[in-house]
Amino acid sequence: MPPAPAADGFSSEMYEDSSVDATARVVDAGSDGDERTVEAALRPRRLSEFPGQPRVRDQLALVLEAAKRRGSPPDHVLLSGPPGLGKTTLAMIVAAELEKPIRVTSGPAIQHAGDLAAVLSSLMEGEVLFLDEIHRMSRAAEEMLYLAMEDFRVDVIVGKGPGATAIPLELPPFTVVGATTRAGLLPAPLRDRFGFTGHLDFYATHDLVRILHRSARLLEVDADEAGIGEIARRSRGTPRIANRLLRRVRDWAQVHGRSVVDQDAAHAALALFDVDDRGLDRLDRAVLEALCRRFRGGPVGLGTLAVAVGEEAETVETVAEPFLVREGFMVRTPRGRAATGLAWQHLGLTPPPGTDPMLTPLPFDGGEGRLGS
Ligand SMILES: Nc1ncnc2c1ncn2[C@@H]1O[C@H](COP(=O)(O)OP(=O)(O)OP(=O)(O)O)[C@@H](O)[C@H]1O
Repeated sequence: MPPAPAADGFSSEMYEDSSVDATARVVDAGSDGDERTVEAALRPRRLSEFPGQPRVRDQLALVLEAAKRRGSPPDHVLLSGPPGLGKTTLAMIVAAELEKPIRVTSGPAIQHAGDLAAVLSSLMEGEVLFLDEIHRMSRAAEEMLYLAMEDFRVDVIVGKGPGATAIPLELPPFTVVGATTRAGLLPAPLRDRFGFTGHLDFYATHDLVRILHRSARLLEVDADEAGIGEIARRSRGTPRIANRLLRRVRDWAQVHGRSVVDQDAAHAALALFDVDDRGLDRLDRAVLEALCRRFRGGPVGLGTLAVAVGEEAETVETVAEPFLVREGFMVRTPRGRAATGLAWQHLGLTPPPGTDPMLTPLPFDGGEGRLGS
């Protein structure tokens, strides 16, 4: 197994990906070790191995191919979408396709313009700079980034107060890949510096099936079609969750002396881990329960809802809400979040009389086709 990249987004480091063997196997199938190491080993390494997100994949393939033919770095790339859909994976793939090294850092790690200047001034020509959680950078760093992205230049400030001088420093051309779960928080001038923006959407069940088959092979887990299908349907359209559930079902099968991850094993393990038949987890259900039981279906403000479930508003907004809205359990109204008829139905509750007739149950087609593009 090649050394697993430590680059999962929270420190500034080099990740030479192009030499990584795409068939890398996770040898220790019996234990997860560090979950992030396992996650990294399961990442596809090339666009051609990346299932799902067909539009973003095709658009990115074109942008990268054109840049390679011109022999110059591509436009800066912004990737947005809920957690676990493959933004980091695609950033690594951009570098691998360009056969360039990637430097990984994140918004929270760049609180001062000087932090960013240090990273920028050490970039090599054509290098990919991956900025995860780019919406969490400080304003001063954002301003430095605009200039660097547009003019490949940073102004290094020497001295303090009235005597301070800005010394311009030329940078070699490079490509920023920014990732965000909250594209709406990016100031327009920063958003405009990205020549290509890809929005990642939840995956269709059949794409998750492909991802799970590949992960099972890499983890050396024997899994049948029904077992994989069950896990895929309950993975909230999210590869990270699919891979995690596969590992939990594998654990269950191993402990219960089953040699194959089948539908039985999937049912038992997912029940144990509180993943219901629509893939809703504890937080999703807590949000719906609070909406229906405490706020009579809403609408209720995000902050109030978050307090009711004991979570940060950002967690509710970026982790639970996109899936619940996408699947028709919840709607966002100008007056706050509201439960739909489907939410009441799913919890086995009856909506109070007078509930907005617009919030009637949506048809459910069994999970296939409601997700993904
Ligand atoms: N298209 C895909 N095919 C196969 N596996 C995938 C795919 N997308 C994501 N994964 C798997 O899901 C895990 C999470 O993906 P990744 O870290 O790229 O998501 P992310 O969008 O960057 O999440 P976050 O916003 O939390 O940083 C990866 O380790 C990878 O194993």
